[in-house]
Amino acid sequence: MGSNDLLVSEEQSLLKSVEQMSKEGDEPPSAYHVVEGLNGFGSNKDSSTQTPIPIIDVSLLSSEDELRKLRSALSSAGLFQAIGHGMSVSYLDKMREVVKQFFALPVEEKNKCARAVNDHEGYGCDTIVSEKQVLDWSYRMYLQVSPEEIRKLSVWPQNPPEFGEVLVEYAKKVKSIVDDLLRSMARSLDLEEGSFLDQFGEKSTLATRINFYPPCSRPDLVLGCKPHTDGSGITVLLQDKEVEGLQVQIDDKWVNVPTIPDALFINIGDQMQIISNGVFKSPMHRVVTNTEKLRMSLVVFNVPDAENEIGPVEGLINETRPRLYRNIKDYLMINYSCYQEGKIPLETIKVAHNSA
Ligand SMILES: O=C(O)CCC(=O)C(=O)O
Ligand SMILES: [Fe+2]
Repeated sequence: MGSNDLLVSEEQSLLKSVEQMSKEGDEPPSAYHVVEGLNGFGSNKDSSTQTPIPIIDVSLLSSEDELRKLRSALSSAGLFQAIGHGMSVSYLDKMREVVKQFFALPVEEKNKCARAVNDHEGYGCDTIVSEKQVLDWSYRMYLQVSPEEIRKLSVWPQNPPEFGEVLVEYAKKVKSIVDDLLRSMARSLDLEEGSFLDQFGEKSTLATRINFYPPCSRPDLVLGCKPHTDGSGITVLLQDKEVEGLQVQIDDKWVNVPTIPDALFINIGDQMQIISNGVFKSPMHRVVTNTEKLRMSLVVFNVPDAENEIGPVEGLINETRPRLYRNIKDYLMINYSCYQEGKIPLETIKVAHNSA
């Protein structure tokens, strides 16, 4: 804990924490002001609530109708709200509650789980990699949950005492939903059931990110989370029960994602876009801030085993749809270095085709 404290104070001397600024009603410093067209990642277009977000009952995916809906949702917007997933509202409420208990602890207590300056895992704000970076108005907890041997237990909360156990159990349930979904996704494209799941592998990882977005005095200038696509295979998001904030880009417009208390919001990540040869889309999304209410979200990323080579499945490569991406390993590493260099990671692994 001693050395973590040192690292925390090093970063905080550069920056007053978002939590502190929010509490004191500070005007966000310019490092938090969004720049149009950041990293080539879209701009601040008007939000629109006109476009409905597809809702899919995942317990019905053995029916052709629901399967068609799934294929259509994932190959257009790349996302949907999942109901019928088997987790009750009271269970989801319990998850939200446990997570909130940790975040409600005093800063000194949370900082016992602080991430090291050059590490992603643990509690804290954005990792600062460049002076030009625009910072997110959030604080969060990032933990690798599975496989068990990759857990960095030194940054796992001891308080509330059940935190770890509850998070692991939740991640397991999410994985079983994702596995079923990956099978259905393959079937929806007339592929062998295991076509996608096999690329994730037995040792696919589950990482969780718990985001807290405190009230912000300038929602017009500051985002809770900058526009990005996920580097995962599949992302499963449990939203705040009341406070909205997530927006997804559909047909070049930002669309609000409503909160549905018993739904999980599921989106395609870049790696699934690669594996599906671009058939399924990894959507751009962001989180807006508000002046009144704190918002939380609990995200589970399911990521193919970094040792597995992943690439477009053969059945989705043909004359009209040539191979879009080359095979790669450890996409998260590529994603991270592109982020530092301001490049779009998917662009860097595209296969060039001569149109001659
Ligand atoms: O908080 C949210 O709703 C989205 C968070 C997110 O996109 C992420 O953590 O990757
Ligand atoms: Fe995301």
